[in-house]
Amino acid sequence: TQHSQEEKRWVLSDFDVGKALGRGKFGHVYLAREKRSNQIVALKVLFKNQLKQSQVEHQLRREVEIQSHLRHPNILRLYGYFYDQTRVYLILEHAAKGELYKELQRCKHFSERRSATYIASLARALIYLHGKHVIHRDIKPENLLVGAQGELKIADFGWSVHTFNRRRTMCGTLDYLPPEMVEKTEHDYHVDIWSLGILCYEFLYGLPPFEAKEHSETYRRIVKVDLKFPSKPFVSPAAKDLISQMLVKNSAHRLPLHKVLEHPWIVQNADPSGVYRG
Ligand SMILES: COCCOc1ccc2cc1OCC(=O)N(C)CCCNCc1c[nH]c3ncnc(c13)N2
Repeated sequence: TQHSQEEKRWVLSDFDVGKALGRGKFGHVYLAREKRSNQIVALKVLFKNQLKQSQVEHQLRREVEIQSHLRHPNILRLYGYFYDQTRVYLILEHAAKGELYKELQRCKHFSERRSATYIASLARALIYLHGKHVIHRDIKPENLLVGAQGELKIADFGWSVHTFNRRRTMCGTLDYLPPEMVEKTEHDYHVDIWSLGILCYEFLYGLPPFEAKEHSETYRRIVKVDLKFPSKPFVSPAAKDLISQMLVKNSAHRLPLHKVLEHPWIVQNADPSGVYRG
């Protein structure tokens, strides 16, 4: 009988592998074409021994399991996976315009319309994820990709709180950690509203709000919510109001995601199509 797409056993020879799209902590990502359908995909190759060393195999399996059931225009699709003797391969949707953080570095900071359009897309993706009881998206710019039409795609698979992105967070940037995670108290889906506020600030100013030379100083600024708005570049009071309602220490008092979508700054600036056309 004809197996459905999901049950297909993929092998590397099903693909023509092209140029490298980038290299992450656990492996490289390549452009590839599935030979039978000519479909263009991204192929992320992870080395088994590296996964073993970092004790992340079971987490990867769980995250791939979650990710393969998600369908949302702003979440990078996982079509399937396979493995051989030494590597695990993830078959992913290709985001033709690549990594958002490179674009942010190039532009220094985004316009209010571009920022609001991206924040609205992410709020909708997070509402979808929370609806599926999936939280703690590590939604910093490094994990965001841009599709062919300029639409945002969350690429990182750190869906649950015990993902390796948490380890990455512990040894990566602390800027996105909310107070309850810095203080190691319980945390829930409100962490994503905090991270969305950090991201909104970074889109508009080009830097995260609590950045500091020393980790200890960043921690202090986060738990104190030491939020300051520079005078340059000019950012509208409405944008500052939204950020101030998301970066609230008490997680229960952070603006709920559906209220983010109704905020005047989003309503007046976000492109309804969710695509920033420049
Ligand atoms: C456990 O792993 C879970 C899957 O994580 C990823 C899936 C897809 C990714 C990147 C992923 O993790 C981050 C990573 O490997 N880098 C930062 C290096 C490559 C950067 N991407 C470049 C890129 C450009 N056009 C793309 N279209 C689709 N996916 C891409 C890219 N990258």
